[in-house]
Amino acid sequence: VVGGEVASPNSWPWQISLQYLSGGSYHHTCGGTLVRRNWVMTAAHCVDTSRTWRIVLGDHDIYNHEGREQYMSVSQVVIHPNWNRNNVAAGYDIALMRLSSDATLNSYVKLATLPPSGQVLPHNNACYITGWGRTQTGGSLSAKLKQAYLPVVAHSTCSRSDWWGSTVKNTMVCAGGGSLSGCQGDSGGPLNCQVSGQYVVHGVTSFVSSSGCNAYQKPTVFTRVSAYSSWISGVSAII
Ligand SMILES: C[C@H](NC(=O)[C@H](CCCC[NH3+])NC(=O)C(F)(F)F)C(=O)Nc1ccc(C(F)(F)F)cc1
Repeated sequence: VVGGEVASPNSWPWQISLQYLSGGSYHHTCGGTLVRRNWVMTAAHCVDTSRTWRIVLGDHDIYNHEGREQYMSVSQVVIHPNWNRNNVAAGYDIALMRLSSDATLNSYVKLATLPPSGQVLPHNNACYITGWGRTQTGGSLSAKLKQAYLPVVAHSTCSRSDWWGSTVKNTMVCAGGGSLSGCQGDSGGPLNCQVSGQYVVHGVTSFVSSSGCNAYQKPTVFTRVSAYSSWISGVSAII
């Protein structure tokens, strides 16, 4: 997250850290959202390589054990069938990860609220991006969870030729576009939007400009969760 501020600990209790095992220790690579007690939603581009994963719930400082963390292993990775890693612009940058056991829900770990199918938020709707991603283009990860205010940018604006043009699809949400943005390491995490006084996860952090995280008129682009409601329900059905 470029700009914004360190979040109050556990104030986004559905935010998870997706980590992979390398050289005997785990490393943060992406964010994610707890959507069922045993299902986490993330970006397909985070998990389209075969690795040993762990998911950390209730985290704040990813480099220090603070006692509220739950460390979960992953039993299944379900990537959207239409995801093409060579074409992030096509969309479908969404995946679900089944946890080997149920999360314990408490004040530090809660399920996210997802939007109704098809809901598209209006221009300037208040949203926050959260994550442990780089704090500057080419910078390092943030030790502590950050948040930044990224209002929705309507598709009509975001798809202008001097903005993202045809790279952005209607199955995506644009947000920000000024000096605040997501950045590498925020991928897969939530776009938390205020709807009727409640935070609803409307986006999965997907991409930023390759010329810089907070590039001018290149808002952060998210997979639009409400475009994938039936896929999410179908995969994560209680059955
Ligand atoms: C460096 C930058 N990285 C990203 O945007 C990566 C996802 C990359 C997926 C494709 N390998 N995502 C992020 O950094 C995120 F944290 F913002 F989500 C990037 O590659 N951006 C980018 C690449 C291609 C396209 C386009 F679709 F136009 F081909 C748009 C943006």
